Amino acid sequence: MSSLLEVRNVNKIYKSEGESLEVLQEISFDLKKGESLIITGESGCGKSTLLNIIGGLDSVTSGSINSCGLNITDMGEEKLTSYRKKSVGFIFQFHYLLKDFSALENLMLPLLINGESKKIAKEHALKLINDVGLYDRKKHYPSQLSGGERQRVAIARALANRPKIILADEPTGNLDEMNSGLIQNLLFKLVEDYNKSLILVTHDATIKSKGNFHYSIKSGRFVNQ
Ligand SMILES: Nc1ncnc2c1ncn2[C@@H]1O[C@H](COP(=O)(O)OP(=O)(O)OP(=O)(O)O)[C@@H](O)[C@H]1O
Repeated sequence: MSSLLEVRNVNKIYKSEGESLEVLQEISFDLKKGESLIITGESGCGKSTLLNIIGGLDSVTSGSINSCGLNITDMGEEKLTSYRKKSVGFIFQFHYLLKDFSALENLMLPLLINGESKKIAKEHALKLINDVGLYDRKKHYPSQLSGGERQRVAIARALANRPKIILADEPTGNLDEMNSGLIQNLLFKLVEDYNKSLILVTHDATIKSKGNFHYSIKSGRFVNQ
C-alpha cells in the first residue's frame, strides 16, 4: 500500500531580526491510510511547527511533503486552502468552537461551507454527535458543555468533512487526567472506526503506546524512543 503522507528531509528555520532558529532538521517519515503516529518532545522542540507544516498552515524551509496525493510544499494558497478544508481535520488544545452556535450547528458549519445541503449536513452532524456520545447535548452551546464535552465536539468537527488525516495538537492538554484518558481513547477509537490516519503531538509521553508509531523530537531531529 502506498503512503498517504510522505515527509522528506524537512527543515524549518525561523528567521527574525537577523537571528535564525533551526527548529526541524531532516525530518522524514511515511504514514499509510489508517496508521497513527505519536510525536512527543519537550516544550519548544518543534512539535506544533511540524504539525502546522503538514496541515498546510506553515511552510518548510526545505524538503518536501506529499500528502493525500498532493505536493503541498509546492502549492499555491488557493489549493492549500482547499487541502486544509477537505483533506485534513484539526484538533487543538483549545476547542475553538463558535460560541453562538449549538454543538450540532458547530458540526454542520464545516459541511455547509464545503457545499453540502442543509439536510445532508444535519444527518451527518447527528451521526457524529452520536459517535462522540453527546446526542442528548446536541442543542447545547459551548458555554453549556464541560471541557471534556467541548473537546468531544471538537473531535467530531475534525471528522466532519471526511478528511483523510487528523492532526491533533495536544488535544487533551486542558483536561484532567481522567478526562484526558477518556478523550484519548475516544479519539483513537473513532480514528480506527473511520480508518483515518492520525498524527498526534503532545509532551505527554504516556500516550506513546496508543499509536502505531512513536517518535520524539530532540534537537530538531526525530529519535525513535
Ligand atoms: N513564527 C515563529 N517565529 C519564530 N520562532 C517561532 C515561531 N513559531 C515557533 N517558533 C519557535 O520555534 C520553536 C518550536 O516551536 P513549537 O511551537 O513548534 O514547539 P512545540 O514543541 O510545539 O512546543 P509546546 O509543546 O510548548 O507547544 C520554539 O522555540 C518557538 O519559540
